[in-house]
Amino acid sequence: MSDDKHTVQNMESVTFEEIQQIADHILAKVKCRPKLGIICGSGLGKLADMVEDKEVIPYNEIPGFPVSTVPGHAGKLIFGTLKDKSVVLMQGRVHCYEGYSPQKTVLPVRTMKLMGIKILFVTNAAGGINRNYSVGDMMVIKDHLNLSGVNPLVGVNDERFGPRFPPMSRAYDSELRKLALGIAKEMGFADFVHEGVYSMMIGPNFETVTECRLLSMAGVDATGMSTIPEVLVAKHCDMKVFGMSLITNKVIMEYDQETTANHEEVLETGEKRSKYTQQLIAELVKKLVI
Ligand SMILES: O=P(O)(O)O[C@@H]1C[C@H](O)[C@@H](CO)O1
Ligand code: HPA
Repeated sequence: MSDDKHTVQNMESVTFEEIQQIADHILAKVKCRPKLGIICGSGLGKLADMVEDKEVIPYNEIPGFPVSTVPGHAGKLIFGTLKDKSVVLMQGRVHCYEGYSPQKTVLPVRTMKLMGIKILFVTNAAGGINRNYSVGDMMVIKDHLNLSGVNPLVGVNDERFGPRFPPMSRAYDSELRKLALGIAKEMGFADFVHEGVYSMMIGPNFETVTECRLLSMAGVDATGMSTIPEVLVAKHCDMKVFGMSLITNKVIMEYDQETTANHEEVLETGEKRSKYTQQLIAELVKKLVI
């Protein structure tokens, strides 16, 4: 009886062996052997322009790899050198709201782990809940609130990835956060780089006014529709994590407000402000000890 339940619950899960196969397939195609992985959120994929000696694999050429379906997510795996460090960059991610199971959504992160990645940078576009944040600001993530209703760690646990009950109280590495905030100061970005709490709802709709007010009361500074599943599995398999949000819009906090959140504004802000995110990430990579 309980076996049947497990089968149903894990129908869309992906085994360690399947992920190993995907990792081996990718490594057979590239020369680069990075220890740092970077996931680029909505409109943040231009970081790829700074990568040298690129080796590019589109997601749809990797058997079993989930393919991005959302504008602003190119869907390419980019290996190369950033500030003299070997990196693999995901130019675009997939989200649970696209219809992928939580386990499939995080397959790229587990694939990175089996390719030898030790440190993961996650970036995203997010709506500003904190009223002191302006559109175009950046936020170093210090913690998260998972309101998505999904967790890729649900199901049979494979100890080869990590333990059944991983702690999540220090998910976002404190040294990397300090380093990033110090770099922001040095670069003259201090006025628009904050440190705060990110939350995720599953989407794809933008939040209601009441939801945003609740997030504000809960101490959330910025909200989005991604990142948390990736961080959960990255920590589960013992990666160091650094997270950064670009505040692409202010969330709607007033019931009678006529303007609404929209993906076009998210991409437009990405277009205008992602250069600062790129510069900060590049400087952080430069100073990173791997
Ligand atoms: O992939 P991220 O989290 O950067 O994308 C955000 C959340 C939605 O996918 C989209 C909404 O505009 O941007
Ligand atoms: N809400 C959720 N996700 C987002 C937002 C938002 O306001 N902006 C960018 N991604």
